[in-house]
Amino acid sequence: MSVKDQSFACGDAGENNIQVFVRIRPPSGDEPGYSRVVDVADGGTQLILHQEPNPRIFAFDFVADITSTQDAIFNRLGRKVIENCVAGYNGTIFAYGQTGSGKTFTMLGPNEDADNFQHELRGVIPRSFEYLYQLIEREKELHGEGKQFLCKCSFLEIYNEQIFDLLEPSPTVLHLRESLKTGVYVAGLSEKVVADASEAYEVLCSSWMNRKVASTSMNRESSRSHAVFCLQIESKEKKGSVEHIRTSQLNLVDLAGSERQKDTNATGIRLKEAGSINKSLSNLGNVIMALVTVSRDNKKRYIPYRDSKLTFLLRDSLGGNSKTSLIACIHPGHKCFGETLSMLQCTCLL
Ligand SMILES: Nc1ncnc2c1ncn2[C@@H]1O[C@H](COP(=O)(O)OP(=O)(O)OP(=O)(O)O)[C@@H](O)[C@H]1O
Repeated sequence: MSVKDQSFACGDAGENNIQVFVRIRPPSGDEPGYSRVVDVADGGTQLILHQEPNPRIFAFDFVADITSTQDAIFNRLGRKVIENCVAGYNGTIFAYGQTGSGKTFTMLGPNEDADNFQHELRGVIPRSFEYLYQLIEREKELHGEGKQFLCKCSFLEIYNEQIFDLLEPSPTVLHLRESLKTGVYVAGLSEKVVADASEAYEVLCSSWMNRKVASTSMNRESSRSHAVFCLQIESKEKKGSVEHIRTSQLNLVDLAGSERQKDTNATGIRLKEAGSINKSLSNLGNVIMALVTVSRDNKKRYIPYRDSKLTFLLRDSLGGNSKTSLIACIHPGHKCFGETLSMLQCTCLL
């Protein structure tokens, strides 16, 4: 993405390994006095935020307006990441935004029902599964018995900087470990082998329900945690007598809502949640910004992965040959102006 002459430009890591998108959700239709404060310009690469005396203009890799379809969003956000994963490199897709801005709609779809898998409104995650297994089938057809794939998934949430298993839910806090062989991993996290896209989707849906149940029983809002679904893709290819094994990881992340503390009047446990979310989101921003700088300037730089559980967990999936897509979801209405401005400013630091 080229940096243009307006106030802010976002995204891009030179070779497009990090891409930043914005999606404007439609208003809900029952919002009294609704007035729209954002517009898309320049063929979808600029977002205009209307304010007095002058509008502010932000540039992104792509801005999807309210009429954008789920299919179009996946094509922009997901295709390259999935193709890269099948080629043996890691990939991560994040959805970011305030509560109700459309993160879950974008990632999962309008509901977390397993029947949604074939629904035209299904989101980035089911579409990623479909495309991934489609590419795997294509590879298998090309190489016959000579190439085999094994996919395993895990699903966890990070709440107040504590990691919980969502596949086999329990109140036990899990810990991050590091090994020379496998890099960063979560000790004791369960995994399931998933043979095809619909199986992966079924696992996701049942675990998503676990997330809701766990949040109710432990008095925490599910939207106040980061949900990280990981698919590990292992391919074995025989070339003569030598077997080549490649492993890559696809991370699909529904980030916790980014509410500004002063807008929520939060106290007690909710204030602690908000502080923890803000810290980890700002750390994610710092990591991505550092990676963009490294890639652009081709210089070594300290990357603060260890400053939060989320970035340390994803350390081996961000940077290098990995592909990362981040989609910032926003509401178009004037009531969300403050939140939208703060989101755009944060995202534009990336
Ligand atoms: N692009 C869209 N088109 C149609 N409806 C949408 C869209 N985006 C969001 N919605 C609807 O808006 C509501 C809130 O969206 P959603 O639950 O995805 O927000 P969220 O950001 O995930 O919120 P939370 O942080 O609370 O989980 C839902 O009813 C969803 O179906």
